[in-house]
Amino acid sequence: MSVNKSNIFFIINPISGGKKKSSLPSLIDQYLDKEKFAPIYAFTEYVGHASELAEEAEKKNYDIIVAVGGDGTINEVASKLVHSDKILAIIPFGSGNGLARFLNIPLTAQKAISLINTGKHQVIDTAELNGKKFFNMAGMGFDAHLSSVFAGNKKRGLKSYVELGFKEITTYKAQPYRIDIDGVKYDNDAFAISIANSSQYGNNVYISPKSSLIDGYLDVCIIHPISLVKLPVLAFQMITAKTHKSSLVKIIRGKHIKIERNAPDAVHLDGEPLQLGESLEIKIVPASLKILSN
Ligand SMILES: Nc1ncnc2c1ncn2[C@@H]1O[C@H](COP(=O)(O)OP(=O)(O)OP(=O)(O)O)[C@@H](O)[C@H]1O
Repeated sequence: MSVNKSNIFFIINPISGGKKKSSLPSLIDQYLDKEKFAPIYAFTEYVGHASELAEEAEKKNYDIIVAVGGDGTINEVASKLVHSDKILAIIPFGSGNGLARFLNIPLTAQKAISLINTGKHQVIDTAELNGKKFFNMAGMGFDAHLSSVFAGNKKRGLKSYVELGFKEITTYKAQPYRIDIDGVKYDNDAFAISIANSSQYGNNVYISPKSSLIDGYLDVCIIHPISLVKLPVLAFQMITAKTHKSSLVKIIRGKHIKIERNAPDAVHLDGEPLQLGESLEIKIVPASLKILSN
């Protein structure tokens, strides 16, 4: 490793977003400022590998660790960098790229690499659900169900995600939840509950338009049970970033959230599905991750 230059480690998910990345090291070679940076690359080979690579890299002499992929890859890498002095950078290559879009990181690899050259970064809040970290969005109900079904789907990418969404939405039933947000109780049937750190799921689909990564709060977005005919209205409100004014969604800000469900079920953390029990506990971890942003 170089002593004069910043050491930078690229962790590349070769399957995220359904896009090939074999030429990425040569693109990085071309656009990264080699006067400032000494790059090293690794391609992930399985689920969880990005997390292992990041854990090793965190202990070494790297200044910046780059997640190349979508929100799932970022989650694996960032989980090992919370409260670290290392800076996380992102080259967005996911299906949705929620966190990268929120941070205004360019979606073209060449421009995202050029942003790394500037070294501009900030310290953002992170969050935990039953002790597992998330950075952009966690959720339960329909969005967790969809992530769970999508994970078993052979095809990646936005098109297959949307196709699957249309198929699943016709049969999904709202669930009852008992919710406690900073000591205030709410009993609600919900189609889905999203816990927002940033404002969007990805693809500029906004569930919580007013969310901030630096306010020390999460936004609990309760999507009320909804009829199929009202779904286009909700979809329009999400695309136009108006859900905070919607009668179809209730958004409550909080730091410590407890949710009880009737049975174990799926949740998602940054779009990656996971089966958990009835009781969920979610906390904000303020100002805990250094991240490169625009
Ligand atoms: N070599 C690999 N083979 C199979 N899966 C992998 C490999 N490397 C990483 N993964 C897994 O790929 C999954 C998807 O990654 P990621 O979320 O970054 O992309 P995406 O789902 O296309 O994008 P987004 O989350 O933005 O919608 C992650 O769960 C990650 O652990």
